[in-house]
Amino acid sequence: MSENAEDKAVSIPAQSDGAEAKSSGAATLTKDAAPGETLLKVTGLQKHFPIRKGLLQRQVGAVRAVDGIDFEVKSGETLGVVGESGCGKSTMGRLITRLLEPTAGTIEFEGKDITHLGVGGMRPMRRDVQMIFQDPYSSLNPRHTIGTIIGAPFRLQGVTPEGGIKKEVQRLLSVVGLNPEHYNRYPHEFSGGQRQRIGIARALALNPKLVVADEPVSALDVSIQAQVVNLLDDLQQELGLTYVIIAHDLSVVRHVSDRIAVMYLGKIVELADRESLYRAPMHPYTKALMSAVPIPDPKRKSAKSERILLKGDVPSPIAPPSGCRFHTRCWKATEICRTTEPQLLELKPGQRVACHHPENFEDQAPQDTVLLSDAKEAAELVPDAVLEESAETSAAVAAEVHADTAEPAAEEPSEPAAEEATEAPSSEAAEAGSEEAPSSEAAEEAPDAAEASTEETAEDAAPGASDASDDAPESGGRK
Ligand SMILES: Nc1ncnc2c1ncn2[C@@H]1O[C@H](COP(=O)(O)OP(=O)(O)OP(=O)(O)O)[C@@H](O)[C@H]1O
Repeated sequence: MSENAEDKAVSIPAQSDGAEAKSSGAATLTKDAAPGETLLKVTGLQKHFPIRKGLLQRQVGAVRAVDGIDFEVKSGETLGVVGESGCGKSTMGRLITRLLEPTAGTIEFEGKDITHLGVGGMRPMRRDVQMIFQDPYSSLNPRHTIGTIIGAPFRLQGVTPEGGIKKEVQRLLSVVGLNPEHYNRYPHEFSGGQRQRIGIARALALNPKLVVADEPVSALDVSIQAQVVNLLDDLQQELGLTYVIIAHDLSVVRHVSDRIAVMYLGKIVELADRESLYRAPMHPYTKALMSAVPIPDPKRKSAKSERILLKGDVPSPIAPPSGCRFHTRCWKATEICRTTEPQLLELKPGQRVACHHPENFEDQAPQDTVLLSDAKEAAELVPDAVLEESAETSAAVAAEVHADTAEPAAEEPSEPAAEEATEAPSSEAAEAGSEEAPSSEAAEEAPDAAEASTEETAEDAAPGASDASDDAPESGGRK
């Protein structure tokens, strides 16, 4: 994490608050976690989305998006969560922010069980837990000014900041590096990076303790990614925030995370502090993810055997493979992997892994030596050309993330509209649109969650991907 936060005049004053008084009878959090204490504890967390068919809408199966995960987040730390698309990262993020109702398991925030709190019970807690969404194009309502968007949390919570909402919104704009005079402008007048700053300002409005950022920079150009990551980093240091940052690969989270959880098909397969994970990844899947985004390190560059490209897609979470879920794509898989699910065990201090045949550690099932027939076909070496391209991106982010020379956002280079438009894949826009309006199944199953989502975010969310695609900035440059 960068150390240049001291220069920045970032501070959020205590709020004068009417919300807690109003919500008598609702859960009120009184205990503040000191740095290093457990802020969030998740145990056996599951989310199974029902699959219904026929006129009677009978349940015929379930998408096991999150299928029994345990982890803790300590106050003041950044937990990175990585894994390929579809492995349940976003669902996990929405569960811990209680935008979705869990199927099983518990979520404790500051020692309080919040697993099944309803909308009323969650209201005071919503101040403490905020989410930053992936797509800055569709997560802001194009019909609202940014003043309205960033001020919405105050109105929803009935909070009146000192000096009024407008003054506080303008202060938040300058905190995230935007011009406070742009209070009355609309989202389409801003570039992607600027819009993500608006999303961050909205998330910070109520002075949260935990911020869950779901792929906060993946829709942005690489150079802008580093600026937004730096901003999150500086804000964390100034405001003592705790982050859960979700990403599909390690290129961004590895620079900002204290610990990293690697997810595969609804499970955490490895959870370790950053240093241990990079020095000696233990799960073959972690190793594959790391080699997909090579570290610009000459020692590793020459090690061809480290360059692993997994074949095939993540299997369906409707019917995940037996035993170890990764066994169908693992080059080390043996019979025990097919039949017996490995538990997430702390094999080294601070490093938990769920694998029978871990890397960089003694074999947990040494008697089982015969590879499954698919194992030899499971992965291949990555051609050097692909690696080089990937290393360039990775190096560019690395160079900027740690550069103390991070320019103030007002100097952020222009982002041409055309470039911006191509950076936001339509599927992401569609997802972000549906984010605020979960599928009818999900909404049916978790009315509280759907309502909560609506309450907090839909007001300022674009109705869908089509709106987002209309949002090409009129002028890509900063206003
Ligand atoms: N509302 C829903 N109804 C049914 N299935 C869902 C719903 N939301 C997510 N899923 C499914 O759950 C699985 C996990 O999805 P999730 O979005 O959490 O994964 P992810 O790792 O965040 O992937 P991505 O990076 O693509 O968002 C996927 O198979 C997805 O199709």
